[in-house]
Amino acid sequence: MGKVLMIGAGGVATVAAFKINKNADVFTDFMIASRRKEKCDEIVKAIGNPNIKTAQVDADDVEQLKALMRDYKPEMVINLALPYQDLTIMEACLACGCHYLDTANYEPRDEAHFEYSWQWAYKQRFEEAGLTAILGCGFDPGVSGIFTAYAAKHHFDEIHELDIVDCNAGDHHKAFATNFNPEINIREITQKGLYYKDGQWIETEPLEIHRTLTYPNIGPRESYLLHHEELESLVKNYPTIRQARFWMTFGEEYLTHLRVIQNIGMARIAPIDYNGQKIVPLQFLKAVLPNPQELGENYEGETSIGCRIRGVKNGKEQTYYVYNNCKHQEAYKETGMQGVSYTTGVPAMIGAMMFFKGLWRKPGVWNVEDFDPDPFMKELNKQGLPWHEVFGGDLEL
Ligand SMILES: NC(=O)c1ccc[n+]([C@@H]2O[C@H](COP(=O)([O-])OP(=O)(O)OC[C@H]3O[C@@H](n4cnc5c(N)ncnc54)[C@H](O)[C@@H]3O)[C@@H](O)[C@H]2O)c1
Ligand SMILES: N[C@@H](CCCCN[C@@H](CCC(=O)O)C(=O)O)C(=O)O
Repeated sequence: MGKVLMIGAGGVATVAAFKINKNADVFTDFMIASRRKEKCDEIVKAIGNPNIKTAQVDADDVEQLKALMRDYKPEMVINLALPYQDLTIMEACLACGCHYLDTANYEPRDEAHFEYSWQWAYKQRFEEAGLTAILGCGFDPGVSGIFTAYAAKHHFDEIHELDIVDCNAGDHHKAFATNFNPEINIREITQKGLYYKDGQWIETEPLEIHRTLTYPNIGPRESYLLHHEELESLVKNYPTIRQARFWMTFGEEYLTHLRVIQNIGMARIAPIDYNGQKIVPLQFLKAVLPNPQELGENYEGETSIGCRIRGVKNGKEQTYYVYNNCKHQEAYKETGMQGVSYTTGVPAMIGAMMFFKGLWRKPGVWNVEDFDPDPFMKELNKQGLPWHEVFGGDLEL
């Protein structure tokens, strides 16, 4: 039924590969391609299915991507490489008639800045080609948008306030490590904060606003307001929203390391000259930090990500909290990866499954909330990310 090419062979891609392999009734043919073929072969070995094909590709190079797509002829390309490659992969998909899905919006390498405009600009070309592009189908962005769409469809006539809350209460027993690509992660959390209020975007200093929020099965954790890309599409798609914010938990130890990294210039993304060689300090830092793919074995604890929503239903004020908790050890036992990779890779697979089942298929470039959330929500329960709801509770925000 479905021939899929996945690009990238990191932590998120490894989880998606395990899940694609488990859903072989939907994904009949599967190839993994990345910058290093050996990494793809390692995933195939870990899964133990020699029918999965592998290939080498530099996804910064449109011509190489086109050659691979013309040769393998996938129906859909799942982009689990880095946000830098979104546009080259979309270009190649258009040239080769392939549908497209990713989990993070495009970022230029030389500017730590993310917004959807670059990818939304492809809408007309995908429409004219009769191709579907699904943007931001990880957990956040991804499930956070689907939770919001589900709330809007079933529990609210109008959503007024949306708070996306992302807690990782796990302990990997390292002094400092990021849970996904360190370069992308540190660029994200060291940016200025941004939130939406009464039609305006309000900028804050990085991590300036914080609150103690209580997470189910975890307890209170300090949570910091960050800019996160799904806010941009959600306020556009749900115009009744008056306030939209994103919160992420950080421990004291983590923040101390982050402060030192920034103060000594290691978070810089502009190249410096070192002994006649150009190096980017943040890329060098990535090379010495623990590999997020190797954190799983000793990881304890769990993540909790959800949406806290305030609005009205049938003329009455309503609060609603929908969330998933994911245990790092359970993710590790199933896929060899920790919970942050798991919570991203599983939704990427489900998004592709929605496409191949014909449930999320329409020409153009779409965010996940543009599709029916119901079949996706059902699959979350079946594929390892069960969700829970609280009606009428104290949202703390
Ligand atoms: N939406 C979410 O909830 C969410 C959460 C975490 C991560 N993410 C996104 O998931 C993606 C993957 O994250 P990860 O932790 O697996 O990262 P990773 O660094 O472990 O893996 C990235 C993979 O892409 C490959 N790659 C990089 N540049 C390439 C190129 N030019 N050509 C071919 N392959 C290339 C790398 O070799 C690696 O295999 C990132 O885009 C990240 O932003 C999304
Ligand atoms: N889903 C998140 C994943 C990052 C989790 C961030 N929390 C930090 C906190 C670490 C700590 O306080 O020790 C983390 O890296 O897990 C995303 O979209 O970016």
